[in-house]
Amino acid sequence: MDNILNTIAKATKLRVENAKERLPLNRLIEKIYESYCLYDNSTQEAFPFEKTLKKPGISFICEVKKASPSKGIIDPVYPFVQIAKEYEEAGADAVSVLTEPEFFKGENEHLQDIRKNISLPILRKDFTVDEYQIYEAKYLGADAVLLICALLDEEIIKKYISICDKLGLSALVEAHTEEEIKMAVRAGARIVGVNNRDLKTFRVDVSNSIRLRKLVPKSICFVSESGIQNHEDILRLQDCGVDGVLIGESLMRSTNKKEKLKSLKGD
Ligand SMILES: O=P(O)(O)OC[C@@H](O)[C@@H](O)c1c[nH]c2ccccc12
Repeated sequence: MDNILNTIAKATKLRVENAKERLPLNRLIEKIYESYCLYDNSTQEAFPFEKTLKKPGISFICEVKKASPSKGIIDPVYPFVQIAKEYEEAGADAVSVLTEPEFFKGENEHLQDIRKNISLPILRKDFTVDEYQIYEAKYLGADAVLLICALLDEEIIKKYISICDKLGLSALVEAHTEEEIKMAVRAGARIVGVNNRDLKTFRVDVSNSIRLRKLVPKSICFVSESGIQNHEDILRLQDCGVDGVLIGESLMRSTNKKEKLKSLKGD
């Protein structure tokens, strides 16, 4: 039980309890109603994140991330708004923003600021352990949240997806093993992400998504996450029918993100 994922989950629970004390869920919901006219599921504006993944070809989800538990600080300067704008200009299809403060050095305000400056769909990268975080994501302006199977059980995932549906948010349900994939599918996930990084050991292996792709019906969007370095990786993933890729570090470490995205796409 004593792996990094559980350590982060524990810290997150504490953080959420504090957030609830400052702003209880009922008040957070009121604030969402004040700033949004909540989506009717039939309107076209809802779920832009999954719409982007359904487009033909691979969608590129580019991640804005200052640090990670496996790599430490990746970008000490971290001009997060500028990075997100650069991704948009470079032709990204969606942006992922880390908001976890302790291990990834993110902030909720990073997402809010980025939202004001780009029009691409935004995935809020946090460790969802409480439904409060889903409402928080909506309030911050996100279009999608991350649900990590290793932290949740099937019934909870189902419940969280229904909250997402109500809010017009997409849920990227992250799995790492065959068992977790089956659980995500049973829970009704419309987007399944396979993390090529084992969050318990940090080992990265892109063939993990290739192996698990076959277990997910084609009607469900499939995203390959982590450790994607170059166009060869993309070609391998394209061959097995991946709908989207989530790329962080290799873009974050490039001084010219536009060129890096171009080369990843093979343009
Ligand atoms: O930086 P990378 O190796 O390209 O990975 C990006 C993204 O997949 C990774 O940050 C990630 C995938 N799943 C997560 C869950 C929590 C935090 C982070 C992640």
